[in-house]
Amino acid sequence: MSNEYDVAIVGYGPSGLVLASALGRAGHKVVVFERWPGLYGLPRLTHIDGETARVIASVGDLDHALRDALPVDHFRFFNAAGELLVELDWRGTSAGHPAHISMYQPDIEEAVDAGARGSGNVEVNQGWSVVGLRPHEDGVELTARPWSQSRTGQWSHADEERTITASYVVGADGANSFVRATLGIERSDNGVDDRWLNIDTQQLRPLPERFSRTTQFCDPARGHMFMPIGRSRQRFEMAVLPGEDAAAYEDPAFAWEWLEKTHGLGPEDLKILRQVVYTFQGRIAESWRQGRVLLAGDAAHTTPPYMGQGACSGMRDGITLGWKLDLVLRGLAGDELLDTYEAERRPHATAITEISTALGKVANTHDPAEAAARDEAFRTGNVPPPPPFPTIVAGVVHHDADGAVSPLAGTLTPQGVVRSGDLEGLFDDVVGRGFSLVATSGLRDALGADDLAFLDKLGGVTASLDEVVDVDGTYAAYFAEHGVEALLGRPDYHLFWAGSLADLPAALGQLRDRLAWTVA
Ligand SMILES: O=C(O)CCc1cccc(O)c1
Repeated sequence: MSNEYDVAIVGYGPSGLVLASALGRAGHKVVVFERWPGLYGLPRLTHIDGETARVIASVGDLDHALRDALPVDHFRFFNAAGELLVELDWRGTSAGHPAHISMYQPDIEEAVDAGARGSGNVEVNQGWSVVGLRPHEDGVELTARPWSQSRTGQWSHADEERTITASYVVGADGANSFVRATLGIERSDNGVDDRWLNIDTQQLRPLPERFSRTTQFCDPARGHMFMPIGRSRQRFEMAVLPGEDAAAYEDPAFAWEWLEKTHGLGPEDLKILRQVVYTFQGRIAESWRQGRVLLAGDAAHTTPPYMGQGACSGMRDGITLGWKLDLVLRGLAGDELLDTYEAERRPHATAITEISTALGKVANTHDPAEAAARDEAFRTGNVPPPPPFPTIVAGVVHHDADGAVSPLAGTLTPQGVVRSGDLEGLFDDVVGRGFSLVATSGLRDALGADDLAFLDKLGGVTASLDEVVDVDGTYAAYFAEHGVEALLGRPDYHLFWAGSLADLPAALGQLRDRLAWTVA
């Protein structure tokens, strides 16, 4: 069967957008079906990390994406008496960008959408809902119908129908994924079921400085929080307690009364953009791939929001699937490479969900006695420190002879400012993107003809620090800190390997094996 498209993506939120742009820019023919008639246009997600900014820069115009963004320093959790319980330190930089960024989601979606459409290879069908999915041995058939709103506000399918075929389908169609349901894939559920009212607002005049700090108030009577949404918008949230009717919380009169009473803010300060009750859940799909169909974003994992990783995890799925599908579609890697997607991404997303769930327990303790015990535990330091942020622990990461993931493999690759010829800027902009091999010096002498041919086919970039100037010393510092001479990064900015130049040929050999490389 010859398929009309290389990849069909169902859903055009953060993960579908990144995947569409990555594949379109790599020259693959992509079709997108998205139920809603346009980009979402409102800020569901408000935070990204430096790694995600680096991902966005690879698939769209980062300046547009972050045109109203703001670095954030801390996320602080206070108890009802105003004592600090938890402080997440969000200072510093990561991957060449501020480590934590408060952003306006529509700016990011516009930037990545323009990147996808600008590739000339992505057909975006908005206002089309997928109603049928039939996997075959060589491809997948998808049927979609226009999805529109009547004058009375009812959404429904038109009778018109369109059926297409694609070599692969990715269901990035949200928590209630049609694709996941059609495949019969169940989700684990860690039992979180907390409802919070989100009030997203536009600032009409500058707000007091405290509102620019992401702050959670863990009052058992009713938790609440505020956080900036970039520079000119502001989110307020409050817990909807078990048994309460959510509808009352979605009434604008309620929001104004609460904003006035709690924060002294009124319609002269703010305009309400969105007021909706959300249910936070920790649910992970039990399988992320069934043959030629894969799941990404909320279709694969939903997490409580307390690490601000909703957009980051979804975009991580998109960029990871992007390079893996690219190699498989180009015939350079075997189809089994796609199995490593779940092997890598599922433990990572699960770890984020577990940490977020633990933070959520601090914010969602409604019983006063439990809250008092919680406060005492924090006061006396009787609380384990939060686990470190996850890395990739399986799949396409270098393993030692004993079968364990090698030191540094699966962590983030650094990004510094470099100069090559007249060009100076972040590594990705100056040297390029894709697999990246960076070495102290003498890189060319360390590589044989086979290695060079492999890197060339892989579409990787190389930088030897005797040729490319390490302007801000990022790479020299990294090599010195870790006692290595070279690093090999993946297109999703996770490290495959770091070590000595002498070990580089063997590391490249292992990369070929782990990619299921098909070229002799
Ligand atoms: O951007 C996100 O993923 C959600 C923002 C967020 C962060 C922390 C708590 C919260 O209720 C929302």
